[in-house]
Amino acid sequence: MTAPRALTIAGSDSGGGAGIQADLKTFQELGVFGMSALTAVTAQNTLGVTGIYELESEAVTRQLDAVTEDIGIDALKTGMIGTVAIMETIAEKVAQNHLGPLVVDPVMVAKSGHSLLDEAARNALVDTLIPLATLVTPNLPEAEFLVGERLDTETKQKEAACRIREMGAAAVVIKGGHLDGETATDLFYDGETFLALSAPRTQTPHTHGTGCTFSAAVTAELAKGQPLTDAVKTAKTFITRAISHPLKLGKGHGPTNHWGYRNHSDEIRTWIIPSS
Ligand SMILES: Nc1ncnc2c1ncn2[C@@H]1O[C@H](COP(=O)(O)OP(=O)(O)O)[C@@H](O)[C@H]1O
Ligand SMILES: Cc1ncc(COP(=O)(O)OP(=O)(O)O)c(N)n1
Repeated sequence: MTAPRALTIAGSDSGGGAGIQADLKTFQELGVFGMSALTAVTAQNTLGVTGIYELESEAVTRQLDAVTEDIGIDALKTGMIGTVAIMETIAEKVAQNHLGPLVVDPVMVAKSGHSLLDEAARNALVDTLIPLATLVTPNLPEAEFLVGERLDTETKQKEAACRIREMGAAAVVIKGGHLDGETATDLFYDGETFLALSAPRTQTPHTHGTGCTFSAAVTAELAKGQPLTDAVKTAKTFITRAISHPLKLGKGHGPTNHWGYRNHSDEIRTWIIPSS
């Protein structure tokens, strides 16, 4: 028996809701063998981040070599990458070993408001990892940072999706979790089709790790060989069920429920926005 293999390159969240922990739980739930290359250790819970300890880039190189040389990788994702040195190391290894498909989640700030990478690393994303990405998954503030303007209309979001593709990514999803309204709608663009991934918005404080979980679910489906649009739709269903059946852990912004996908069967509405 064999299994699809997925790698997450990300930071550790001691609270278990985001980062490496969220990614590995998601891989497991979607039937994929999960591997990890740690970039940083965070002391974190549902109330916030109390410490960040970056690893040496050499430690990341060794982890990537260990996994690549022996087990192999069917798909991989990046999450929190705090320093330019680590970002450059990852980009070099991905290019050198032709690793992919690659999902880049350009993690910048935790929902608790703590910055998870320095200013130089934010800027380096555009030169290093985004050009290698099969899919980039910024939330709205991250997309605004990448294009350098407010994205307060659908037209501006579509223009931003085009510009992020022009940075070298094959496709982009601008996630709409930070917007208000009855639905949580994400905008997908692959250079041909705009797809609006829409689901009922759950009124809950327990949304810690939603972005990590979504990008990990896309990665898991890509590891199984699913086409990108199918992978993104499954990921939307996965995260919607994980949010809508909360575990209610901790005193602040609790984690999502990774068992939600297999334990519930809620329908998720998706529709296509015609490209203009
Ligand atoms: N309250 C919510 N109800 C339903 N879906 C949500 C909610 N909050 C976020 N999502 C969805 O979770 C995914 C992650 O989005 P987002 O929270 O914007 O990412 P991040 O964690 O990177 O800030 C997206 O598919 C988004 O639409
Ligand atoms: C270690 C670590 N990595 C990433 C994040 C951010 O995760 P995200 O899914 O964007 O969720 P929120 O933090 O925004 O709830 C993190 N917090 N820690």
